[in-house]
Amino acid sequence: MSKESTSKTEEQLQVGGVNALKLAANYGTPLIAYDVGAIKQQIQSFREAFIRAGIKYRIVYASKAFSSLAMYRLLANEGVGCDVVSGGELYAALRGGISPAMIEFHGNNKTPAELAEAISQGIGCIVVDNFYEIELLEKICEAQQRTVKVSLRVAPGIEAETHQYIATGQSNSKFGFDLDSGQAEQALKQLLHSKYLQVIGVHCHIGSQIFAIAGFQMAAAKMIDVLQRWQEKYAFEAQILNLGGGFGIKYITADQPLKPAEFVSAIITTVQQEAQKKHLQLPEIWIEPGRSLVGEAGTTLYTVGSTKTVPGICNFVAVDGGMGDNIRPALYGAQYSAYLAKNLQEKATQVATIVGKYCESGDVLVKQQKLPAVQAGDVLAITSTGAYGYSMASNYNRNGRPPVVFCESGHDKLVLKRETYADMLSLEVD
Ligand SMILES: Cc1ncc(COP(=O)(O)O)c(C=O)c1O
Ligand SMILES: N[C@@H](CCCC[NH3+])C(=O)O
Repeated sequence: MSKESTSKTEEQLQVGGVNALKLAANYGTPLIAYDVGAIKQQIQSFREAFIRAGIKYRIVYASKAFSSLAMYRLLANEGVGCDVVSGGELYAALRGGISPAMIEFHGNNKTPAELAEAISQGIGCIVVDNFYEIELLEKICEAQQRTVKVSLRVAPGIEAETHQYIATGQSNSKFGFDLDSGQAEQALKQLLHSKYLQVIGVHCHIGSQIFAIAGFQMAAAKMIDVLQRWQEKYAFEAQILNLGGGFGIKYITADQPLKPAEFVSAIITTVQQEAQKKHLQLPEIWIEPGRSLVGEAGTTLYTVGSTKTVPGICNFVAVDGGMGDNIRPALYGAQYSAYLAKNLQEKATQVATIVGKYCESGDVLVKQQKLPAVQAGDVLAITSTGAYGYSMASNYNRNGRPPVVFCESGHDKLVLKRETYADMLSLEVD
């Protein structure tokens, strides 16, 4: 359990200083509660690492981890930018008050309409992913008679130690221009000749939920090397080196991730040393954390319903949510920890598998965890659900998506309403 986002000092679970039982009673369950102070603390800790190193930087939050108007407003107030990967995220980010100049647009198949909208809104940077997109951008800019800043997404040929579905740095990734085969260089040449596309830098992102620092350092060293070569060969002076996100967080006790500042400090050291060796003027360093800003800050509260014991085999505890609000266990075999909100000190008396209410046997939130005796009506909390939970939620089985509350200094505020039956029918054509 994250110390920052939930408090264990009290007997009953607190989120951002608000009692979890009170939240469950006021808003119903399932409910996702964020500790806003914990998000701000993570941002600050990234910031301090850069400030200590004395280099120019930008923190760009990866919206896909959790996006809501309240979240974008928080980022805007903190002076943090964001990356978007769809027209929908772009629309929400702008509505949430993020200045267009602070937005980056990612994706391996951005549509012409999405790109046209981004350009007309004066987006800060488009991270160009493939040759088709270069052509599209040229046409759109010509039609709008505007120029746009772009950076070049490179697949640096690095296999990150993570689940294969969320590794993105290897040469056979669907994202970005492969570095080792020379495709990235070919793309750069094209961009340098463009009338409308102003290439401001390069980008790489090797994957997500990564604990090992070595992959980040290898990627950083490779990027510095390529910048130095491209500077010599093409007089290309990158203003920005974007090293992506991917910093792993703690879901279960066995997870021992570095702190954000430790990740960033180690990467910065590599970047500085490599740049010095190669006599390269260090560009501004951008990072794109998603999970590490919001993951541990989020806790999902559920109410226990049925329980089932198969003698000698297993104990099931069923809750009122499941794979609709958290697809990660089913999709990646992701592990989480559950707590009995009314008494964190109560002794475990059983090993239970916490399942959801969806019509799928794979709808398992936590497998085989020690748990106190629970009964119908108890509130169970699953921690570290702040990233890729709500943002990947569905209304499968016509269960509505849960509401989201922001909690800070003992106060709670509803930021996303529960999806109602009527909401779920709102797109139907009768
Ligand atoms: C391009 C890009 N940047 C940033 C992120 C954020 O990653 P994370 O949430 O692991 O920090 C992702 C997601 O993996 C991504 O694809
Ligand atoms: N959705 C993934 C991470 C996002 C990957 C985006 N490139 C997860 O829950 O871990």
